Formats: sequence, structure tokens, C-alpha cells
Amino acid sequence: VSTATSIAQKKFDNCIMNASGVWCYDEKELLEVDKSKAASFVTKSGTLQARKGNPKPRYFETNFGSINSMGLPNQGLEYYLDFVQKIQQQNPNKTYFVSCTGFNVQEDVLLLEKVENSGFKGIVELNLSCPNVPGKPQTGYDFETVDMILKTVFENYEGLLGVKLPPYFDIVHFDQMAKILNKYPLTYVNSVNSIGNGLYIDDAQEKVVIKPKNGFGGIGGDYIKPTALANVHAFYQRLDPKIQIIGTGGIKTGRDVFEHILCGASMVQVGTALMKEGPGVFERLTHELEMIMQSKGYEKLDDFKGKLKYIE
Ligand SMILES: O=C(O)c1[nH]c(=O)[nH]c(=O)c1Cl
Repeated sequence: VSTATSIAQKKFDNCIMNASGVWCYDEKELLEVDKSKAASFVTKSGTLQARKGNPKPRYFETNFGSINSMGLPNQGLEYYLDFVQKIQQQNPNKTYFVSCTGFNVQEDVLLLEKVENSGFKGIVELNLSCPNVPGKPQTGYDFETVDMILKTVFENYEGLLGVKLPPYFDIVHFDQMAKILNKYPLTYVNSVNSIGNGLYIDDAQEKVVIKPKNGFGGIGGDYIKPTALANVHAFYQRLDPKIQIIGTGGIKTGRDVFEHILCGASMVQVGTALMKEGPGVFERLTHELEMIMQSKGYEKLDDFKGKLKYIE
């Protein structure tokens, strides 16, 4: 069996990689993912200037997932572009992802100009869904702004571009977002980012567990898998087939990978489980997926991708 996949005709020998924000802050972490069984890596979302992020503790693991309010700590987009250019020379046949996010459309355009000027030939992920910058609303929930950003961005940018979206919870929102996304030459849509502004409590201390935003933070892990699968499948049902889907959210076993692909994902990304287990998680997940495929007689992803059955 083969767990190989492709995004925009770029071939990957596996369909599992890291989610932006996890194990991708600096060269050390990115090299560890690059050396693992992961198909590729995506960097932490780079901003125009490097950022320290929110005060700690800003990440907390629970039995069922995680809560975070990191506040976009990153080395700045140019750091990630320089690093990927360097590593690309060593692995010319590998396609890498660089994530970026601006605080307004002017910044988004500037970031993508920096990407084009750097000669980066991989895939850009525009993060429209960071839930943890105090005072900034989730761009992904402001449909007019998403439309305006994509219109403006695609007036200038000619490279491969995907968008990272927050989770939606209303069928009409899937319809409205898909209508907007279908207007643009997007390479992929990545669903989902964390479920924003959850709250986890330490009962013994009767206290929150992260410092920023009085304990409110993005939720990941087991808690969000049903929402992630629904978003992957809703967009798979609605988007032009030229726009592929990356599935993120609640992946910690080969079964979770299988389900995301059954819902229509061409690639899956791992966040919380990677944070808990480290880059060895990619070998385990790949093996578990291969076992499932073997038991079902599937040889490649296309044998079951998007083929979720409904009840007649
Ligand atoms: O607080 C963060 O850095 C963060 N945390 C998330 O859960 N998703 C994001 O996109 C970002 Cl940018």
C-alpha cells in the first residue's frame, strides 16, 4: 500500500505532516520534522516582524487535547523564508510549506511580496484563523474581509497559496465561505484551526491553566475531531475539485487519518498529538494507516478519498 499524495501536482511520499504552530517555531524543530516520516513541514505563521507572543503559561495539555493562547510567537517571515531556501537546496525534490499571517490586508500583500521576492517555490499557507491576538477578531469569521483579502492577494501573487480556516458550525456558513473560496485560484483549503476561546479549569486550584486572556484559548485534540471532519467534508462537497483539502484537527491514530481522507482530505496535519508525542508520531500514524488500508484492500488514497457513504 502507498500513503503517497499530491497537492497541486506537487508529489509527497506521505499524506501526514505537522500543523502550523506545532514543532515548527525554529530551525531545530523544523529539521526534526524534516528528518521524520512527515511528508513535509509547514512553518509557524510568520509575521512581518518577529513576535514574542503572549505571557506564559500559554499552552496546556489535557487528557483529551490541548488549550493554547500562544499569541503568534514567531521568528518573523524572513527567518522562515531564509531557512526554507537553505533546506530546499539540500532537498530539491521536496515541497515545503511556509505559513504567514498579517494583521490587515496591506500586511498580507506585503508578506506575499516578500515570499515572491525570496524565490520560494513551495506552497504558502495564509493563516486567516489565529484566535489569540487580543483585540483582533478572527479574520476567517469576517466573510467580506476574507473575500477582499483573497481578491487583493490574487491581484499580485502568482504562486501556490492555501488558506488556513477556523472551524465553522453552521451549514449556511459553509455555503457562504465556499462561494467566496470558489472565486479564487486557491491551491487548497486547510480546515480546521483550533476551536477558538475555549476554557479549561484546574478544579483543585479552582483556576484557569493558561495566563493570557484569563484562561481563554484555542482548543485542539480529541475535543475537535467531529468538527474537523465536518469542516473537511463540507468543503469537499462544496469546493471546485481544483481546490484540494488539507484536514487538521483531532488526529492521533491511523483511524483519524483514514477518516479525514474518507471525508475528502488529500493531506492531513497533526498538532496536539505531535506536541505530546514528538516527530516519532508520523511513523506511528503512517504505519497505522497502512494497516487500515491493507485490512480494507485499499492500495492508495484515491481508492477511498472522499468516498464517505451516507445513509440512503
Ligand atoms: O496563538 C497562536 O499563535 C495560534 N494558536 C492557534 O491555535 N492557532 C493559530 O493559528 C495561532 Cl497563530
